[in-house]
Amino acid sequence: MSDFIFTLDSEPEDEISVKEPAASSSSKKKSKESAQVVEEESALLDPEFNFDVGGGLDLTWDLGDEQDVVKTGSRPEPISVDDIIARRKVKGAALTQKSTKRKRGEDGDDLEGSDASDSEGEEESERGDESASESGEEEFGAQVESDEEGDEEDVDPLASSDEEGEGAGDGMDASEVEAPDDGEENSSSSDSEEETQAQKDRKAAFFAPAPSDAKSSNTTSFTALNLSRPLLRALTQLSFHTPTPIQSSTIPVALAGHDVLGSAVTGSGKTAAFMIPCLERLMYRQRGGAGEIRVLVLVPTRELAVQCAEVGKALARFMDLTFATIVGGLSLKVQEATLRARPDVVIATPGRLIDHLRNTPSFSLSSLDILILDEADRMLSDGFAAELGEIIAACPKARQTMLFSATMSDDVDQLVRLSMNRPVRLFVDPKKSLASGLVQEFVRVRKEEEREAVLCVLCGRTARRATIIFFRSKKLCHQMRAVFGILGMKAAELHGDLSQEQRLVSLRQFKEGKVDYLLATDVASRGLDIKGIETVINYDMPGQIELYQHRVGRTARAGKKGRSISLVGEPDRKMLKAVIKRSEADTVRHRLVPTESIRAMMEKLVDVKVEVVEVLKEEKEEKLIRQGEMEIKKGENMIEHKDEIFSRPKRTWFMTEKEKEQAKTVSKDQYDAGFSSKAEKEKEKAGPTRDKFSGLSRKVKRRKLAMEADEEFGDKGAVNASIRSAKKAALPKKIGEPLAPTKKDKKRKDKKVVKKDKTRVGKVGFDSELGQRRSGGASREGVRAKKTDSGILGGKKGKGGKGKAGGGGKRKR
Ligand SMILES: Nc1ncnc2c1ncn2[C@@H]1O[C@H](COP(=O)(O)OP(=O)(O)OP(=O)(O)O)[C@@H](O)[C@H]1O
Repeated sequence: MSDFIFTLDSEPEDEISVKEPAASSSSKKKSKESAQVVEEESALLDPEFNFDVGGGLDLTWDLGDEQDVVKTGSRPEPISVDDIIARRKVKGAALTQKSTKRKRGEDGDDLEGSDASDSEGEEESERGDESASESGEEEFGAQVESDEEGDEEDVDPLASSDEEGEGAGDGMDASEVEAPDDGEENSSSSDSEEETQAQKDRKAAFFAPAPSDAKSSNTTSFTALNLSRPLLRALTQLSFHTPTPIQSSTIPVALAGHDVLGSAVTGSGKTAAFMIPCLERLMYRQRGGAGEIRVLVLVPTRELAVQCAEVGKALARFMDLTFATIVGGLSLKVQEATLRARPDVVIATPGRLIDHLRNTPSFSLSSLDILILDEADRMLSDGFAAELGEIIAACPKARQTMLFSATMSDDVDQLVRLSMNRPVRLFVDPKKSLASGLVQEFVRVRKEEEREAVLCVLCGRTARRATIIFFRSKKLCHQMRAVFGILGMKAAELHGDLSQEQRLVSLRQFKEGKVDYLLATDVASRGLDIKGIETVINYDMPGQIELYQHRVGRTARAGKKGRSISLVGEPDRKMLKAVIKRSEADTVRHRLVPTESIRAMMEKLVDVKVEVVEVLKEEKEEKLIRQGEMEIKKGENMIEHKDEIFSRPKRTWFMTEKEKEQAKTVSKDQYDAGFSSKAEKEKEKAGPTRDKFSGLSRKVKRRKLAMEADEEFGDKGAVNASIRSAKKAALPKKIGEPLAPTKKDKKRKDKKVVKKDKTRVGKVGFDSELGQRRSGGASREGVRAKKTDSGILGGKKGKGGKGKAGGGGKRKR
């Protein structure tokens, strides 16, 4: 792994060790250089913007009024893994207690004594049991402690190497870290230069140049952006004093009604950048009469929709605007009622929005003024293509469209289907792909079987709180959640197998610090803005660099510091290289995890895994029971409310369950393809899918089939074989000439010949020339031609022959 970075980490393990990345003169120079190469229209945007770090919006992740309407009917009551673990511990404790008693009884203690000793013993054993029952927690706690202590002691070899590392560190930093050297910079810039002139022209025709006011990044206050008082008040309350570069560039352009394609690093305030101009424009909407839906914000995940709505509501707190969050997993009925009241702003995920477009009478998007796609590159991806197409078709053509993402591409092909009207491209420092406050650490995983242990050691020693851990699959995420539970680490999970209520509860628990870890799949990788996240751990490297940017972008937001730790195994090399290429050298570290700690943890995990299997088994059984109960309840409801249920108008679905399942498989495959695809590997292992007869001639194939049949039927096969050979013998012998054709056949043949010749007439000159050139006179073509020619030239039969004879003759010449 020679391409690994050997920047040794010398930060203490037991405190959050994210220090401000040293703003070395080289990095400053680099960022200045990169500022010079930004696109012309965004050249004046200030990439070095400093946030008012104290400010910001504290999201509650509260469903508010919607909480009681969370759909619970379609899924059984959630089961908590923690409850199962706790229950098993109690059970285990009781069993230990019983066996102790039995043992004592067997030992034949006298009653009194035994009583006394029992009670004592009970207390003791209780204590013992307690410690046994909490052994997971305590042990792990102790392990952490000892790890820490060990750390301090162990530090010696490590620290010395760290020290050495540090000693050499600065020098090493420069020499060993694969910093994007000039060559690479050039190559990456030449990548963009590789754009053909035609592509450049296309872009020039598609995008409008940014108006001059969009370029002024030196807007130091929102007041200078001509916003109305209620908005300014809200901004002040949120402690948003200075607009971020993406905000100061977007707001004037969006207020002027232009379409916008915006991009800036994660955590740079893009939500407010599109929300502020929308709200400002809504201030001047026509009042009175029934309201209209004016703004639609489309986002890829439900959590993001809830978050976006919270930002919108916070900014509009002094305005009389109404919002609706339309996402799956929440009550359809309540959403229908909300939509009937025609809210000003709808924030939705595509699937549920389409459901309402189809099934909620009186809901339409015909009055829409502004359409926004947040995380637009994701929304434009194949997974959402069909849904997006249907939504765009339902929106009026004369609308304003705005697209935002930290990983936005300006690929015109992707954008044309949105029928945007000469959008303005506002990219803040496109060369910078990660937040400046982010330190990226990489841990080498030497053997795959160590991965879990490495994670647990890291969480015990280094990342002890406010940590998001990303996994590539829901199953793995859930399994590790159980491991964390057994080890006594407080964790919540967030992935698609949970109900919407569970997902939001997990987020709230994490945000409120009730749990230290949020174990998540990529459903949490985009857009989520949770204050105070200190560490993001990539249990496995994501398949695409964009996904990496979004994942690690959950920390170091709004000018704050943060750290990412990625576990890198052999297959992740390529991704690691790509990440390093895009990073500034002084933000990259190689973290060492002591081998002894990993080994100890691996031993511990052997027992833990046995317990995990039991816990998951119990969970599954409980799930089945609850599912059964729910089905019974459903059946009862059907009987009781049959008339009402069948009188409801039939809903139409954008996708049937089967289609949904298919789409899910497609996106899963696409997602997996990003990783070193498991499916591909399996396919490779399986080898090419060849029929056992493929490549054989028909004759051989028939013979093989016959032999197989013979084998199968034994003697009967031999009889069949003789029948077959008898039949074959009875066939008329081939004499090289076709049998004398019937009258009908002749007519048909003549017609065919005429037809064939007709098609050739036009090509005659060319064909003959080609034929002559190829054959030099007496050609193969001549041989073939003889048959037809005899029909045509010889004028054996058919009137048409005469007419065509000239053509044929011509060809022969
Ligand atoms: N002008 C501002 N001043 C101070 N803080 C701000 C300002 N604008 C936004 N913020 C804060 O910055 C944080 C990040 O904002 P936001 O979630 O909009 O980022 P983003 O660019 O959309 O990130 P992502 O690409 O991850 O979706 C939020 O906590 C928000 O409250």
